[in-house]
Amino acid sequence: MAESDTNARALNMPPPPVPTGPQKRKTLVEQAGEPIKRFAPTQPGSRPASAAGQLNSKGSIPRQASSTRPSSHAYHRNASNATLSSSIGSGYRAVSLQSQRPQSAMDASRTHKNSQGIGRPMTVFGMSLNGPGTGEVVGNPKGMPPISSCPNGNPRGHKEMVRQGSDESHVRCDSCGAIKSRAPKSAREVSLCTAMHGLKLDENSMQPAPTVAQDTPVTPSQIPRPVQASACQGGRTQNDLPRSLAPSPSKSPKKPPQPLPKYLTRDSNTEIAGWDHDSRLHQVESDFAHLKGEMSRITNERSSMEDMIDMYKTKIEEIEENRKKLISTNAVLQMDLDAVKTQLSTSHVALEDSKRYHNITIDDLQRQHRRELDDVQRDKDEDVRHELRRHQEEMEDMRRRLQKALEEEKSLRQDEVRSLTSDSVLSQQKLQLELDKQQRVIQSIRDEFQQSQAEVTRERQLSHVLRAQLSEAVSSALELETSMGSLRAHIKFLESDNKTQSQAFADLETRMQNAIRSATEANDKLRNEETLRRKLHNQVQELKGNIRVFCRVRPPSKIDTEAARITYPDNESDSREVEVLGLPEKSSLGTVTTKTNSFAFDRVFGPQSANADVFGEISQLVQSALDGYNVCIFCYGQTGSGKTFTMSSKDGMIPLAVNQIYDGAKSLETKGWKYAMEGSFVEVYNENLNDLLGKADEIDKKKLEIRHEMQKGKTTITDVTVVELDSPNKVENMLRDASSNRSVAATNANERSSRSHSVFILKLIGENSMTGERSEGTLNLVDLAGSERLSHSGATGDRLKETQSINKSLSCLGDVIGALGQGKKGSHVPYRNSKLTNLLQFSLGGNSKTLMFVMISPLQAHLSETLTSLKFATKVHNTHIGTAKRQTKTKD
Ligand SMILES: Nc1ncnc2c1ncn2[C@@H]1O[C@H](COP(=O)(O)OP(=O)(O)OP(=O)(O)O)[C@@H](O)[C@H]1O
Repeated sequence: MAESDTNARALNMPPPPVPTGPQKRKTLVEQAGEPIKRFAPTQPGSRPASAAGQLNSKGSIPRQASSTRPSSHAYHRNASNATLSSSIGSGYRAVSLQSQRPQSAMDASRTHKNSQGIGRPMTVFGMSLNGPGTGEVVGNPKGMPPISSCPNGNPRGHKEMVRQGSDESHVRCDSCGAIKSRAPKSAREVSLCTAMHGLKLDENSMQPAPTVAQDTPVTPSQIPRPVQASACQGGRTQNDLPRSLAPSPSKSPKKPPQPLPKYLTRDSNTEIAGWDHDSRLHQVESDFAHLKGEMSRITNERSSMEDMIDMYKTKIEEIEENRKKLISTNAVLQMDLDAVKTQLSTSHVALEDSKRYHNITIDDLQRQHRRELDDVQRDKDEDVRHELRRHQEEMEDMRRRLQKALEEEKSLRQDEVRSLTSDSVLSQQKLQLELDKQQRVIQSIRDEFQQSQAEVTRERQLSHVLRAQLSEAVSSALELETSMGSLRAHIKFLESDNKTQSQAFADLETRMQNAIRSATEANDKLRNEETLRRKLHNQVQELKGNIRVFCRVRPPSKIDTEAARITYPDNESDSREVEVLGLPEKSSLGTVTTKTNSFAFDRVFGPQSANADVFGEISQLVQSALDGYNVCIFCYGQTGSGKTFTMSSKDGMIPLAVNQIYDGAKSLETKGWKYAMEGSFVEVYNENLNDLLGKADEIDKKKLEIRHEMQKGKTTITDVTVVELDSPNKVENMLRDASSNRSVAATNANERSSRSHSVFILKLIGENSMTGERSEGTLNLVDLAGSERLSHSGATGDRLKETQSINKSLSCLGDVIGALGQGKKGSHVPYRNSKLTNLLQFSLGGNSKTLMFVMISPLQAHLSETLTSLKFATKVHNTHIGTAKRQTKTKD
């Protein structure tokens, strides 16, 4: 402004136009009176709102202060603003005055001073007050007008300070009405501020104050000249006015003229004309006080601004803090978001996995379903195939059987045809021989004929020679011709005999057919006769009784001592009675009598009888077994009575029975029967069942169980060794093995065989392919344990146990036979009371034929046991068991 004014004066140009209206430039005083609102929050993107910056942008006076004062304050503010702008954000650009204007030397010096810690900012007034050598000189250097402190632009500041009160310490500006403290002239040592309190502004007494300090020597140019009221406002040109009184450039020239103040009177003009140092001093002091107040206000403002800055800093820090918090929150949220995203992706993956798993499961289930369907289909196909195969096999089997039957029939027919053919061939051969013989005869006749012809020829030749002999030769020829005729007739006869032979062949064929027919009829008759035979045989056996008792007395051995007196009353080949002389008995009268015990059985065999004789009687029962009946033959008697000899010796019942069965089976083959034979050998020892054909060391360890099939009437033994008896030799081996096992199991072979029951079981299964009949019979050959009574044996310990079990089983056998003898249908038969009767359930009674051998020892020492055995056998013999049923089946 100073430069522009100077330039304006130098060029005699009017001052630059000043914006009017709302853009009116304000003075410092005006600005000091304004409330602190310069630091109102700026709009985003606006320029930094520094006071100086704002003023400069408007081109107002503060440019002078701001331009001449490199204010540290401004610098701080700019710095603060810069910090703020940098903190708040882009677009808020701090503007420094130094960046706007190059630094002058004076600025530099001031800056230097400020940099040296001088707190008070350099001002225009500071320059004046602190001028070199002047000390208290007040005024404008180089005639610069004083800066008005009046906000209304009064060129002399507050025009007149009216004294108020007695102390006159306060003055009031007649233009703006501001009351200022004013120091009294006489008390200069008192601070101007204190003096200002005594001043009083009075509008009426306001006089134009001198603007020159009292102590300052007044130059003519500095003495204000009296001005007219009009000139004060507009009657005087600017050039006429001293610079100090020149109107403020801030004042608009277009401003309407102000009314003249009252003080423009003659008196006041006189006062103005004189330079009032005191008033001037007061004026300066008041300005100084005003400036000081302004300074303090600015300082306060600065401090408040600094507070605000601090507050803003705090706010910025808070914002920074919030920002950091927000950043951290944002980071946390971002992490949460990432976690959520991760969870989401995990969930998505899990969902995808679950979906995939479900799809896989569905696929698996479908696959499994398909597989099961395939399996079912396959099973179905397999079943169908199996059924087809079974049908095919059945058909094949049937076809085979038919083929076999056909082939058998064919072979039979072929045999018959062959025999017939051989017969016919023989007859043919005979005929051929005869024919050859005849042919030889013919040949000889022919030879004779040829010889005769030769002789005829010779005779003819001779006839030529011998005419005489012609007649003889003719007659001879006739004879020869006659014989030739006869020969020809013979040949013709022979030729006709061939036809006879053919006829004979035909007759033979007819006879052969007749023979075949008659053979077939004979076979049929034979089969019928076989069936009839079986029926009759069974009827005979039934008539003989389904339970029969044979008695056999063994011969005494060399070592045997006294023999019992056993007699056979009938003494015939077919003996049935036996008498045993009992022990002597003493009667009450003292007489000793000996009773003869007579016994009658189905057959009695004396000591001379051999096993073969015995078997001759039982072979009919064996035949019954072959015919399909259950047969039980057991030997009963005391130890050493010959039971084992009768049953298991080389010519005993078992081998003989098997041999007979082989022979019978073979003879029955011609009648269409085919048999399979299975043998097993067990023993009942101490009520346990042992396998005599198994391993010797298992004989007392292997547990055999008896199983009954009540519907079929069959008994089977679990885990028992079964030998297929397809040859007679196998029976011998089997008996040898059984005997060997028995001897291993016993401490003494005789003892063991005496203390256990042995049962040979022979199953006979026959099938007749011609009639379709099927028979299943069982032959049980039982060698019972010794029947001696417990009281007589005197056994103890194991022997006692053995004897008890033997007696029990024999007693049970008697009970069973007794129950069967009662013949009550449906009555209980105690088969299960002992192992032996349980095993022989289907071979004792009802559906079976039973034969008991009662074996008798010939010794007197065994007489008591002999009598007991005979009595038991008599009981059995008196038992009548119901009719046996044959187990035959007809093939479907
Ligand atoms: N009919 C007989 N002819 C010749 N000897 C016989 C006859 N019966 C038995 N013996 C002989 O008598 C003896 C005893 O016979 P065996 O062993 O058969 O009696 P057991 O009743 O079976 O005795 P255990 O009950 O102890 O087995 C044997 O030596 C045997 O050879």
